[in-house]
Amino acid sequence: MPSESSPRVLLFGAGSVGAVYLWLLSRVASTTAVCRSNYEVVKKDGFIINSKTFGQGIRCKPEVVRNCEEAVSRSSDPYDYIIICSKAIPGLVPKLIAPAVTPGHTAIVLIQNGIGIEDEYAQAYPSNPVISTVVYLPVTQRPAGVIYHGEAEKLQIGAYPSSAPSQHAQAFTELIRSAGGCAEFYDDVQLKRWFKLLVNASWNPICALSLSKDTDVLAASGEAKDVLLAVMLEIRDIAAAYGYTITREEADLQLGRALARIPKNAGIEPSMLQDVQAGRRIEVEAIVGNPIRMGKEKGVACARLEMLYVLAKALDQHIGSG
Ligand SMILES: NC(=O)C1=CN([C@@H]2O[C@H](COP(=O)(O)OP(=O)(O)OC[C@H]3O[C@@H](n4cnc5c(N)ncnc54)[C@H](OP(=O)(O)O)[C@@H]3O)[C@@H](O)[C@H]2O)C=CC1
Ligand SMILES: CC(C)(CO)C(=O)C(=O)O
Repeated sequence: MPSESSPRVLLFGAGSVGAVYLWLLSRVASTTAVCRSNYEVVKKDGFIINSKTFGQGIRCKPEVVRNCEEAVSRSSDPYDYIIICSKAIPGLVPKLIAPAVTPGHTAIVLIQNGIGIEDEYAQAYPSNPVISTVVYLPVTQRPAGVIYHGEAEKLQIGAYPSSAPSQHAQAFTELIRSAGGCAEFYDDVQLKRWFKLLVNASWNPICALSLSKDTDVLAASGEAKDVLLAVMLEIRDIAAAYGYTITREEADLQLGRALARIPKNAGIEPSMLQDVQAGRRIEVEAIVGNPIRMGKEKGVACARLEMLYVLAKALDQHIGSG
């Protein structure tokens, strides 16, 4: 149970990933959640988490606020951590969290997919630690407040930039472990980001554009498997240009995970597909645009990723204009 001296944690982005970490952290920290569309439901009944990992029907009734201004109005004590679990859409969140970020104190933790997403926080808050994390957590929220979580839960954690002092990232790793979560600390977590991007830059836009689960994409045509692998290898090549080595075998392994699920009919709906289905903007820049721009800077060919970017960007604009 958290005590007076427990860390104070504010969650920004209380969606499916955020709800699971909010519940875990509520065991060891004083937690508050900024909720938007699910505010009324979560304030009244809290979250219900049905998890293949942690158990069914878990109830989590957090302190709920509408925004960061309201969060700080409740106490003059600073937040030790602000955890960002909104979608990684650039340009918005650093300003919105400003009231809750105490200069030189609050650690900003990003639990989000993508590459090149940390810099806007480091620029906006140069005296605050930025903690970058890669998350493996297949999870959905349907309807509001009800979370379904599958079989994996892992956070890979490091300081941003990797040359920054690491004590805050190490302390956050310990905090997640003490809450019962799986957390790994890395001196340079960017390699892990690139490795996860193999999956996200390929599967997320392809499933979102085809409105299909990953296994359905693979089963639909003989060409799909090779195309998916080719997209992953473009990400591998861009990562290599930045000094991060991912082997061909590792790319095969990532693709193999989806192939192995075909006979079990256990397809995954990546978060970008869920976003399109719910009419939400998609993380096209964090997941596809940023790696392409980084690839171009180093002269790496990425024609398949460019095609996905053009299509996913147009889809995102279409959703945004609706
Ligand atoms: N879902 C998954 O299986 C996985 C997701 N990820 C990554 O984790 C991150 C979080 O994803 P996920 O949990 O699925 O996302 P969700 O869309 O489920 O949750 C995002 C939450 O952020 C809230 N939010 C966004 N903008 C604001 C704002 N201005 N003020 C207040 N709240 C806001 C949304 O509120 P509202 O409902 O009002 O829009 C929503 O509750 C993403 O980077 C994703 O790629 C990584 C691994 C797996
Ligand atoms: C890999 C996957 C599908 C689940 O962890 C994911 O990262 C996402 O849905 O964006």
